[in-house]
Amino acid sequence: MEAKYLEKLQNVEAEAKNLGKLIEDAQDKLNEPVAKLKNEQERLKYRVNILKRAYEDEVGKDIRHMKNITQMLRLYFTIAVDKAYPGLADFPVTVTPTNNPKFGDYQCNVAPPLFAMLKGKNVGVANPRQIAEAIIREFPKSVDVIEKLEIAGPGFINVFLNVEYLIEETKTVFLHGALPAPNPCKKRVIVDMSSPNVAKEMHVGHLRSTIIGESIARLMEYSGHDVLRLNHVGDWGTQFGMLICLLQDKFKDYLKDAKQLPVSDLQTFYKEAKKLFDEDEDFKKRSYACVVQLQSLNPEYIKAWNLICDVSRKEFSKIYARLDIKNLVERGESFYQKRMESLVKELEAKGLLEDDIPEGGGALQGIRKIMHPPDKSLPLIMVKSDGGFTYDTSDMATAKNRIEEEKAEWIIYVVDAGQGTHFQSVYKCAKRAGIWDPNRVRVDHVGFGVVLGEDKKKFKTRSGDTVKLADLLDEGIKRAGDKLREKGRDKEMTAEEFEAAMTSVAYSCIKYADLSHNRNHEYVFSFDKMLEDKGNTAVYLLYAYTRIKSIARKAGVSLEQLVEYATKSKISLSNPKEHKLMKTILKFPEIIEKCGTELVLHPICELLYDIAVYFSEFYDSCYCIEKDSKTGETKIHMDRLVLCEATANVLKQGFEILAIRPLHRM
Ligand SMILES: NC(=[NH2+])NCCC[C@H](N)C(=O)O
Repeated sequence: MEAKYLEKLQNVEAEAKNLGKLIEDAQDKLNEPVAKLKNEQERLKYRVNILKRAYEDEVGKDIRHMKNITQMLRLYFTIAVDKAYPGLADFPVTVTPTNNPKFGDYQCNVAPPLFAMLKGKNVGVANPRQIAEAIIREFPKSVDVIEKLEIAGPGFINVFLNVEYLIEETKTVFLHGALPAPNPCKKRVIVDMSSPNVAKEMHVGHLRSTIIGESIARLMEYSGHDVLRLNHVGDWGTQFGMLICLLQDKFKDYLKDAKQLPVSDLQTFYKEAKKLFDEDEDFKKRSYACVVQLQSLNPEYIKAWNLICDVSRKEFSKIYARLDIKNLVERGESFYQKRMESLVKELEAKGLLEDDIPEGGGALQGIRKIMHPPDKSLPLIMVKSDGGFTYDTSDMATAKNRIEEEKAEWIIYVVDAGQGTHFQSVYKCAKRAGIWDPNRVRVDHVGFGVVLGEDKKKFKTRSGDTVKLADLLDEGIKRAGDKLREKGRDKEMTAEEFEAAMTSVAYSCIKYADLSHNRNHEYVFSFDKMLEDKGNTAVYLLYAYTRIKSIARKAGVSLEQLVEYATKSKISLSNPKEHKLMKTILKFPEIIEKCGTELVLHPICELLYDIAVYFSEFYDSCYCIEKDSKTGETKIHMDRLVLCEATANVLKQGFEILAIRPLHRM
């Protein structure tokens, strides 16, 4: 069944793609009317979507993974609309969760817009309600997820979920964990993340890129994609000229056989070099000469450069280890030197570069080479007047490398929002140069706002310096430790447990505070807020998780016993609080889908928070372990323990995507 759909899907997709090419050729060569072909392509695109959904639905019948309820409903409604009103172009059908239980659990509001479209077309419908009725008539029968459909108001269709279905799915989540559905459209995804600059301190902006980038990468992996994390380190460029120059001045002999740089604090070293560079003409001249040597890959200079990079590399890797960042491949700007040279030649041969005199420069400064995007927006500086390359050049070469050599199908740049126009220019030029075809490679800039201090001003230390990441993490640990001690946790745990709790709390809080805000907004960094144990914070969620995990343990029921029970017995859960909790945990796949399309993470945090809140409502009103006041006997509600464990499984999977490590005790 699955294979059949997949094959059909691939055929139709290939056909649609082919037509796309045909259209382009037709436009180029003959310039004849292409409306007919376009229509046909539209129709095929529509079929692709229907088949994709049908395929996902088929795959959805595999019992082990979680099912996306919105997606299933969307498919059913699409089929119903298609049957009731055949031949419509891909009419968008959306299904949204409802806020008021009176109106069911989900809602499909396709009838009113459909009516507006059909009104003039002589199909004999008097009002949207009639359309809603026709859709319900054609709705696939014997769909186990739904209890009933109801029409409300001017033709809204309300969906009430079937409790038996919810119970079955909850059981699945308990038995197999929150498994993702297989992805028929798996892509090779490159996530450009972290990307600090050598010899400069990694700052909070890089922290955001690291945290958000890691979660985006994990989200993509969970969604079945093949992910390559690339660290586009700023390890090339003119600043190395002055660093090497200073190294030569200070440690000329040492450099010959040095394995390690005799400099531990690169930042101070950088400042010293910068000062000389700005004040000493001779030093400046020699620095430029060093850059030339470095860029022509003179081994002696490459060695010095490597020694400098190593110092930073060590610092960076300590941070990555602390934040649990693995598989991040370092591929800095230097990697592209040769590629920049050949790219510039290629662009020049194609006549895409223009000579330009830098603003206020005059002929003295020489001529640089720029490339204009087709819309004449901000041009890229491809070659500086001294012949060197720029950040723009490296990103053009990077785009080419990722598309042509790495065969990326989706490139995601997790870089501060301020660089948005830069990436737009790069990709407009890449398209102009024939490197990038937007139909084949999806490119996204996942931007993020600046980090503010509690005074709502740019995040700085008291003395006005940029905050060092290592210091920030240290302070997090100290604060988390204080908080746990305040609660007397140090007395209830072994030293190791306490240490684990302290670090997990600190790093989780820092990550969660970042991820739970809409990334596009700036966010205020506040240890006090993030360490609160109430509200939407990591501490609250971590406590919820440990508490849930302790329930079965305290009841003396082992996981094996519970698995055996769930496999053999019919589970019944009839309390509204149980239903609410089940419906919330089963929203996980649709929230994942939303995050994957919009490339945001805060909806996952919101869902986890809802789950924790509804769990505590459930736990307060439904006993899992009950003591009979007369007989003194304890009764264990195994069904509820299954719900508890299913809840924990979803939380755990959510934590995994947020790169948060839950604890067994805290
Ligand atoms: N491909 C890229 N340009 N990635 C982002 C690099 C970020 C840059 N190193 C910075 O600190 O601002």
